[in-house]
Amino acid sequence: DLCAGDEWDVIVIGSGPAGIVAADRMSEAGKKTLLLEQGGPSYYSTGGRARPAWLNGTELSRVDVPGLYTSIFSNNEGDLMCASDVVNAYQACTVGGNTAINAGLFFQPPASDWDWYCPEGWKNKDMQCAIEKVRTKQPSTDKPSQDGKRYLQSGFEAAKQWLVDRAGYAEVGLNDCPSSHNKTKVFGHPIWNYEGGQRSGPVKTYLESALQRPNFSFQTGTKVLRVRRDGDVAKGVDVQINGASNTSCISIKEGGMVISSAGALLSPQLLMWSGIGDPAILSKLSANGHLTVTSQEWINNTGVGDNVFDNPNTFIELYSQSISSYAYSYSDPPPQDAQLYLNNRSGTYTFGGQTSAFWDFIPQGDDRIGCQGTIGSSGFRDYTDNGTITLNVYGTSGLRSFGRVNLDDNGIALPSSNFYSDPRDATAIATFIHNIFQALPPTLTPLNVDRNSSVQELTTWISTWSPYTMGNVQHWSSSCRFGACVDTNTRVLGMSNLFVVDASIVPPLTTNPVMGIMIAAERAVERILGLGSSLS
Ligand SMILES: Cc1cc2nc3c(=O)[nH]c(=O)nc-3n(C[C@H](O)[C@H](O)[C@H](O)COP(=O)(O)OP(=O)(O)OC[C@H]3O[C@@H](n4cnc5c(N)ncnc54)[C@H](O)[C@@H]3O)c2cc1C
Repeated sequence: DLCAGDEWDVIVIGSGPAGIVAADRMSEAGKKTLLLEQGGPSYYSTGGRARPAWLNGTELSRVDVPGLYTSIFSNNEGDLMCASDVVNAYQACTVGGNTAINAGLFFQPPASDWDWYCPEGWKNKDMQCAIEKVRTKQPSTDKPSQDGKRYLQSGFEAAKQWLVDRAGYAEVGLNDCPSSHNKTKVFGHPIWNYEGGQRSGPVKTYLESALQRPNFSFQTGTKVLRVRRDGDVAKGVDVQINGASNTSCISIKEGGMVISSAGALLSPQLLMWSGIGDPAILSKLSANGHLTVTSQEWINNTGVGDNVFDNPNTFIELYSQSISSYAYSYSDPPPQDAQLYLNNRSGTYTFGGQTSAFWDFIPQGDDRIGCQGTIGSSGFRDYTDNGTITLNVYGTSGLRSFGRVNLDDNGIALPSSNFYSDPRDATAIATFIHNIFQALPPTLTPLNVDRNSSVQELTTWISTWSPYTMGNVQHWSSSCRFGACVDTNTRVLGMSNLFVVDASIVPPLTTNPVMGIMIAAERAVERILGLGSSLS
């Protein structure tokens, strides 16, 4: 029953953005650090070779080319997505986690996200160092094309005329000061964590620096089944390597630690499989034969998996004669666009298709609800004629409808989102849409909803399921919250040396989550290192 092999100071589970940041900083601090990832390669630099033929002969995999973002929804060449026996949601299981397949949108959360929704030690003033570290280490750009031109701007111009000229939004650099601190009525070009016309992100920055260090090791194809523990002390992890049926164990040193960075769905699952969670769920898991620890050894932590959040999404299809739509192709891009990309890292394939983004807050009593709009380059479903673009409207910070990370009979995470279970959420988002519709120019026509709809009609529309409404965007977060599941050092309640550092600990953010998750991971490492030797 003993764990064999190397003894580590820190084992980090999961190479998503949070796990990579945590592992890099832990190794930088001199800790002997092991990063484990269940998936395989993604970017070309990690060994990823899946790609369409037009990339043959280059040092690019499909992951490196930003314009191939939308093709992930129709084509899983390279097995980047998690299999259905891993998680019941659309998530990536590969080096980089979801940052290897996402759109790369990289927006700094406003100061209010920390000040309003985070505990002491995590307020905006406390986050400044962490923010600066991420901004310094992770490049980003609002002008991804290497020829310095902006592409697909007809949709941007139409949106600007609408939102800036008519609705009173300020056109800003969205991560500049002060718009990085306050996302009230701001509009601008999207910002992505791309570099040199290619996808960047933590795999290209933090992971690269970690890999330079002799005290860091990275192992892919290694799935952690459970954290091994003796009471409240984590001792190591049980792993399954490359799908083999036998398991082995990797141990940590006395005084070492385990950090779960498996993401907002899989960190709760992993904790539950380790006998930490709501006793009702653990009983079911045990009855189905998935628990190796007896009920006497369970740790009662009802915050595990509770109050998970995803942004409710609404697609509004908009048409204008002045707009040229653009749909991306995986295997067959227009030849001139492929050439522009291959020869100059320029043109439409240097970005994921978003042409603008904007935010506002809708007041509700003492609180306020963040709302985001992101405009893409083409129509969707029944509305794909030229001239059509899609506006994604998300509800963000301050929303009050949460779900739960449940486990199915196989013990696999099955999240519920419970959109609009608090009716104020739907009212806020409908008000946001109503406000901007008041300023719609006659030249821009919503196709799937009446521009003259009342707030009540919009509320009903967004909260009735259709292919355009009640959508998940897979920005899962908030499933292991401060105070309920972890303490303010991100340590699992009831454990001495087990931490959760990923989207699970982050509250619903005003912005797309990755930049906020990386900032939170930086802050978490500062807090964990601050604990010194008081771990065990
Ligand atoms: C289609 C899509 C588009 C998105 N677009 C954007 C965007 O443009 N901008 C943005 O900010 N956000 C976007 N997101 C969301 C964002 O990518 C995620 O919120 C973020 O990556 C979560 O980070 P994380 O570190 O919590 O974990 P994840 O990125 O989920 O990574 C977790 C990693 O842990 C591994 N893992 C899990 N369990 C185990 C285990 N037991 N053993 C070993 N390894 C394990 C997984 O395989 C995975 O690689 C998008 C998400 C999706 C799905």
